[in-house]
Amino acid sequence: MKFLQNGDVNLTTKTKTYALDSAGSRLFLILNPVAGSCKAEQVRNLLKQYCEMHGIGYDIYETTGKEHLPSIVRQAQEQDYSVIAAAGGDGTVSAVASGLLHSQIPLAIIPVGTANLLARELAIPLEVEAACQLVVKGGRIRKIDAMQVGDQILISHISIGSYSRIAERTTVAAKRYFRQLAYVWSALAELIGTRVWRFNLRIDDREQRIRAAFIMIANVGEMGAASLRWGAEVEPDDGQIDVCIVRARTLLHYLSFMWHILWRQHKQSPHTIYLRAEKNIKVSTKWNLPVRGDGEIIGRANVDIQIIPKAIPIIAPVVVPDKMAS
Ligand SMILES: Nc1ncnc2c1ncn2[C@@H]1O[C@H](COP(=O)(O)OP(=O)(O)OP(=O)(O)O)[C@@H](O)[C@H]1O
Repeated sequence: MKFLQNGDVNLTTKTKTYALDSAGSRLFLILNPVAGSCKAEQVRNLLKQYCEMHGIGYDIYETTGKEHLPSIVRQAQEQDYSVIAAAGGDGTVSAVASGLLHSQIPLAIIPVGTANLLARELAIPLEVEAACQLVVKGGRIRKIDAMQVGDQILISHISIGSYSRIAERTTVAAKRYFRQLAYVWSALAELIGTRVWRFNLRIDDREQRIRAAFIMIANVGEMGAASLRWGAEVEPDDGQIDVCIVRARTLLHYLSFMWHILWRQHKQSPHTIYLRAEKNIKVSTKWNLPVRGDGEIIGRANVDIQIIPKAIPIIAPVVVPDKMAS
C-alpha cells in the first residue's frame, strides 16, 4: 500500500448526501492501472489536485491483478477511512464493493474501465476530472442491491449462454485497444453460429426448465452502448433483480430483440421473457457455458445467487436523468 498524504473528509450518510467541510477523515483510492481506458497518472494527478485544493488526505493502492481486493478494503475500513474510491471498470468496482458489504463507508467510483456500466447507471461522470470532482465534492448516497455468489459480491450483471461466450472470446488486449468494438467483433463471431441451450432456472425457490440463447441477470439496466437497457424496470436499488431470458435462435430473432430494445418495447419482444427475483436465483445447465459476473468469468455451467437488498452505499450525483427518456 502506498501512503501519499493525509487530510480531512466529512461524510454525512444519514442525510444520504456527503460533503467535505469537516476535519479528521481520509479517502482511500484503489486504482486499476490497466482498466480499459485508465490513464493512471492522470487519475493520480487529478485526485492529488482536488484533494489538495479541498484539504483532503488520501492514500492510493494500485492493483496488480493478483491481490484479494475485498480483504484490502476490509483492512482499510479498520484504518478509519471515510470514503473508499475505486478507479477502474466494473470488475474493480465490484471487487471493492465486496469489501464494503453492509458498511456505512460509501464507495466512490472513478469510471476508467471499458464498459463502466454501474457508473453509467448511476449517472456518475465518465470523464475523469468530473468523476474526481464528484469523489471530492460529494453527492447523494444510493444504497444499491448486491448479488452474492459464494463469497463474491456482484453488483451489475451475471450472464450465462451466448452473451457470456462473447465476453470469453474478447481478450483483455482487444478491450484495451478497441474498447466496445472488441465485443462487437466477438459477438459477430458468436452469433454466426447461434444456438439455444436447456437451463434449469430457480427464482425465489420456484423451479422451471427453459431453453434460451442466454440468461441475463441484471441489477443494472445499462447495456453499455447508446443508453440501451436490458429491461424497462431494472433499477439497482429497488430490492429486486431482473432476469431477462433471451430465446433468440437466429440472426433475425436477435435483430428483432435489438429492435424492441432500441424502441424501449422490451416486454413486447417475442424472443424475451422477463422475470424478477427478491431472494435468490439459481441457474444450471449440462453445457460447459461460462458464467460472467460484472465483466469477469466467475464460473461455468451453474450459478447460485443470493440477493442482498440495499447492501452497498455509493456516491452518485444528486440529479439523476430519466433513463427511459434518453
Ligand atoms: N496491474 C494489473 N495487471 C493486470 N491485470 C490487472 C491489474 N490490476 C487489475 N487487473 C485485472 O483487471 C481486471 C478488472 O478490470 P476492470 O473491470 O477494472 O476493467 P475493464 O475490464 O477494462 O472494465 P469493465 O469491467 O467496465 O468492462 C481484473 O481481472 C483484475 O485481475
